[in-house]
Amino acid sequence: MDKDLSSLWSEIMNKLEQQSMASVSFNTWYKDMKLKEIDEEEKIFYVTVPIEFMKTRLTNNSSQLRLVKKCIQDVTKVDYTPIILTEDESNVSLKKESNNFLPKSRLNQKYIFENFVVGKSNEFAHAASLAVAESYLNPHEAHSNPLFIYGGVGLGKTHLMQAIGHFVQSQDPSKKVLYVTSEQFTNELINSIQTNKNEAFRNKYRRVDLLLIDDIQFIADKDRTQEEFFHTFNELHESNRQIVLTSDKPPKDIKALEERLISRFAWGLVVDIGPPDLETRIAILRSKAESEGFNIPNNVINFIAENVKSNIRELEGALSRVMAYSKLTTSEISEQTAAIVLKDLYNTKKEKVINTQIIKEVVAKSYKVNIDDIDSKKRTRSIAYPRQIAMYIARELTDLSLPKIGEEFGGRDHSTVIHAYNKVERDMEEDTSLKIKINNLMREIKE
Ligand SMILES: Nc1ncnc2c1ncn2[C@@H]1O[C@H](COP(=O)(O)OP(=O)(O)OP(=O)(O)O)[C@@H](O)[C@H]1O
Repeated sequence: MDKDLSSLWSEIMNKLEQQSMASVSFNTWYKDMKLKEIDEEEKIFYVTVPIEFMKTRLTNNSSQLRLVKKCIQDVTKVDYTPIILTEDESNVSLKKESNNFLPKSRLNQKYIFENFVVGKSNEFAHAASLAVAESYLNPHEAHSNPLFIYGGVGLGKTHLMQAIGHFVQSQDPSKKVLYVTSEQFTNELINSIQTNKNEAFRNKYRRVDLLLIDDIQFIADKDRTQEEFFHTFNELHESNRQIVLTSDKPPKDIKALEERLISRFAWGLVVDIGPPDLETRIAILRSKAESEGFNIPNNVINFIAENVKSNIRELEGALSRVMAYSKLTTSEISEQTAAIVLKDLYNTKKEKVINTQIIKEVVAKSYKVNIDDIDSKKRTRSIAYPRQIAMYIARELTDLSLPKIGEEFGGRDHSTVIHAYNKVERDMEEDTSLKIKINNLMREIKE
């Protein structure tokens, strides 16, 4: 890569790092991306990743791909489309082959009901989606319209929404199914206005049988898009065609969304998806590992599921990293290797339970006093001060209430604990060496 391209790419990567939701997601998904080539004619950024899993994840994840596109756009001020390839694929002539890499359908082939693991957090959303898909195909059955699925990042909203699309399409291929993100909807609308093709835009959206719009919350604040969507919605709804929407929050909580849209979104069925519990996380990991043809020991699956709790995308990311590591290093997958791979990304160390006994031991040893003296009634400074420090640390490092701390330090009153805490805090502000000493004690207690 010439120097200009390489500095351009580092600028884009810096942006990505700043804008990723968490350093975890940057390290997992974006860090290893490299710019291969820019096609100025087609306005394409060819980006490579080391392994197939990463390509599949990035290509199929609309919000991740959107973020890459946005960062490219922020830096270059040009509306390039990123295309993700594995390094092997990128070694063939890109221009000639490029069409093969463009997505043929807007539905991700993996987002089907069969691949969706049902647990407590998503069973209602799953049942509602399946019911909508089935009842929509049956002209005699009433179907909830629209179906509105909401929930936090990476919990399976897009997957369920597209599963409805696949189901309908596979049962009745004559049905026109359209999946778009609300951003694509907005961009197409803007383009159609600029090029005087508003009629074509309307025809496209108002002719579909099943309209799936992802992340509808992004149309809030955009008056023209809301207006256009309102008419599209009405037309489809009146002619009994199905609409499915997803969002990160329920309709009434989407700020700057017009009241008439809020009320329409709630006409049908509003369902939420929550974070998966441990059993569901384990089941999802098993199913993903199986589908990738990996045999992963149960203790490793449990280890990942216990440490990655935030969402399913992160869970998949963690699993992909572990699988990639074992593939690249041809090493066995064990709990130890999983811990090494995930160490920097997740706080995989088990939290130590801190109690007042440990605190007293460490403080007494450091101040060379007898541990029993800490609880005693003795008031000489050489004993009273370490006691106050121990109470300060107890308040900092445990969840115990003030009365409970008093009780554990020789049955003292809670006001004595507050006094000790305030005094030590003040002293630490004035005396840096004391502050360092107490911080070191706390570190020792936590280890
Ligand atoms: N219950 C599940 N079973 C199997 N895979 C799941 C499940 N839920 C989510 N996933 C997977 O987790 C990943 C993230 O899901 P998805 O993209 O649908 O989340 P989302 O809620 O739409 O996130 P965002 O709000 O960021 O768009 C996908 O790869 C999806 O296949």
